[in-house]
Amino acid sequence: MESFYTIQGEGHYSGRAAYFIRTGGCDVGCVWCDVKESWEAKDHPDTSLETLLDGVNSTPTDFVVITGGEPAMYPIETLVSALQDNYKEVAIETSGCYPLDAKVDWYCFSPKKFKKPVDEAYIKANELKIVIFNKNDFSWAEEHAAKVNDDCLLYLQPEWSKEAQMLPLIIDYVKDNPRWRISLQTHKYMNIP
Ligand SMILES: C[S@@+](CC[C@H](N)C(=O)[O-])C[C@H]1O[C@@H](n2cnc3c(N)ncnc32)[C@H](O)[C@@H]1O
Ligand SMILES: Nc1nc2[nH]cc(C(=O)O)c2c(=O)[nH]1
Ligand code: SF4
Ligand SMILES: [Mg+2]
Repeated sequence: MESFYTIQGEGHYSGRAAYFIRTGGCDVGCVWCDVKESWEAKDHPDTSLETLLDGVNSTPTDFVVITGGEPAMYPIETLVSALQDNYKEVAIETSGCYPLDAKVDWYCFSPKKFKKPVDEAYIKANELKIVIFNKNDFSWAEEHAAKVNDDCLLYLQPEWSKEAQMLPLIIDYVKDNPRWRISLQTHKYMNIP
């Protein structure tokens, strides 16, 4: 769908310069999705591997984030291997609803109520990032945290339109449950992509 050079805004690598590759197509249907224009794959023409590699290699970063849409809907092994052959560390942002065919360096798993994740997402997750839309989402977050590996990092991220209401609850929750950390969508504060 698009590729751009920016700063990773969310989660563990927040603040790190990153080249983003966003795939078109997603069938998860999150009501609050902040990139709904990605949903229809056919709205987004293909981009060649060569064009993507040229884009990445025109920047000085060693870090690429593959997101979407839902990037795990597609075979991305060729892309991921090519990036790694070019000495890039590759992270994925995924709902975990599809098995992933590639070996990424960082798997950020953000499960959704709208579609059940596959079991392998819990095994692969380096980072579990739960979007908090209402107060029931804390217990829902714990259900997922119980299923990931012990070394998986746990993040609570306020849904953007509910941030004013949810952030105070998230702050209290993290103070009471310090295994969790806060993730904010910092790129939205910085007005960058
Ligand atoms: C747009 S999604 C694309 C990748 C993948 N489909 C997924 O959901 O993980 C990228 C990240 O943005 C988060 N996100 C999407 N809309 C959001 C919103 N309105 N507020 C906060 N986070 C949001 C998702 O949970 C996910 O962690
Ligand atoms: N700067 C920036 N950081 C991000 N982290 C995750 C994003 C995503 O849409 O997957 C995202 C994004 O869209 N922009
Ligand atoms: S899974 Fe990701 S891209 Fe798909 S609707 Fe949900 S937030 Fe949007
Ligand atoms: Mg985004």
